Amino acid sequence: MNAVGAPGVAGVPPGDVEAAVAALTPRLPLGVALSGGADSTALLVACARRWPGQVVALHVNHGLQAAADTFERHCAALCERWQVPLRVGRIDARAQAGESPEQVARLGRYRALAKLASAEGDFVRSASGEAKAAEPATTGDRHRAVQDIVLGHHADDQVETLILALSRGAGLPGLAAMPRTAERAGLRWHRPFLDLPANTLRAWLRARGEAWVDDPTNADLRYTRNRIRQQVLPALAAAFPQFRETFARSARHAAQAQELLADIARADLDQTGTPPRIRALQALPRSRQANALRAWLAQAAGRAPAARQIDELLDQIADCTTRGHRIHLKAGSGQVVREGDTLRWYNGAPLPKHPR
Ligand SMILES: Nc1ncnc2c1ncn2[C@@H]1O[C@H](COP(=O)(O)OP(=O)(O)OP(=O)(O)O)[C@@H](O)[C@H]1O
Repeated sequence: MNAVGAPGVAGVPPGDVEAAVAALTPRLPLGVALSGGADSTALLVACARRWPGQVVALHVNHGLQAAADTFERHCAALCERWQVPLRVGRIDARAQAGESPEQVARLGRYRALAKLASAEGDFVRSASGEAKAAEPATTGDRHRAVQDIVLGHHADDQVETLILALSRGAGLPGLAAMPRTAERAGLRWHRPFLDLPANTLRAWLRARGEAWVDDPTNADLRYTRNRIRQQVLPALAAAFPQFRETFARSARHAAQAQELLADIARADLDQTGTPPRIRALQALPRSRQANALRAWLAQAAGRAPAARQIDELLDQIADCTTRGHRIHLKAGSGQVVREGDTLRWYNGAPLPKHPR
C-alpha cells in the first residue's frame, strides 16, 4: 500500500475546492462517502471545515484486497483528527462468474452507503456529546438520519466515464455520464467536484499536509479505466487542452436529451399502458417504440436491453399482425412474450402454455 500525500507544496493552491463544496446546500447532517483515496479525503476535509460538527463519514470496507484495512485505518485516523464520526459498513463484493467485479463492488457500495445513511438515525451521541461514539439508540438523543451524501468524483472521472461509455457503444443514458445531483434509494447524492481536475484536489491536500491512500490496483493496466487514465487522458490533454470542459459539456447535452426521451417514453407508455399493448405500440413511429420499450424494460427487468434485442423486438412487433402470431425474446435475465393483446416480461419464468 502506498501511503502518499506528504506535505510539500508551498503556498495555497486555488480555492476551487472550498468553493465547490460551499456551492452545495445539503440537508444536514451531511454524509461524506469516504474511501480514503485522495478525492474523498479532500471532500471530507473540505466538508468538515464548511459544516463543523454536522458531517458524518461513511466508509465501505470491501474486504476485496489486503489494502482494505489500510483504507479503513486511514479513514479512522482522518476522522479522529477532524472530529468527524465514522460509520463503517462491510460488504462481500465477490463477483459471480460472468459478472463484472467493478460493477458488483459499485452496486454493493451504493447499497451499503444508503444503509449506513439511514442507520445514522439509530445512533446516539455519547454522554460527552461527542458525535463519534456510536451505539444503537434506545432513547433520547438520536442522531438525525443522513439524507444527503457527497461523492468525490471529479472532472477526470467524468471524462473516463464518458470514454468508457463510448468504448462500449452506449446510448444517451451512458453518454450523459454522472449527474451532479441524483435522487436514489430515498437519498440525494451530490458530486461537487465534477468540474475539478484530479490534480487540483491532490495539490490542495498537499498544501494542507493531508495524506491519503493510493489504491494499488490503479496501476494495473488490465482494467480499462486505468488504461484510460494513464494512456488516453495524457494524449487528450496534449491534443485538446480543454477536453475536461468540452467533454463535460457534451455529457450535459446528452443528459438533457435523455431527460426529453424519458418524458416522451412516459407519455407514450401512458398511451400504450404498462405492460404495453401491441396495437398501441404499432401506432408509434419505430424510434418511439424503441424508446418506450427501453424505458418499460429498464423498469420491468431492472436494466435496459441491448440495442440488438430492441431491434429484434421491434421486428417481431412489426410482424405481429395476426391473432396467432407469437412474440418471444430473451431480455436480461428473463423474456418478453406476447400475452393476448399485450407484451409481458417474465423474470426467467417458464413460458405460459398459450402465449397469445
Ligand atoms: N469504499 C468506499 N467507501 C465509501 N465511499 C467510497 C468508497 N469507494 C468509493 N467511494 C466514493 O465514491 C467516489 C468515487 O469512487 P472511486 O472508486 O472513483 O474513487 P477511489 O479512487 O476509490 O477514491 P477517491 O475518489 O476518494 O480517490 C469516492 O470519491 C467516494 O466518495
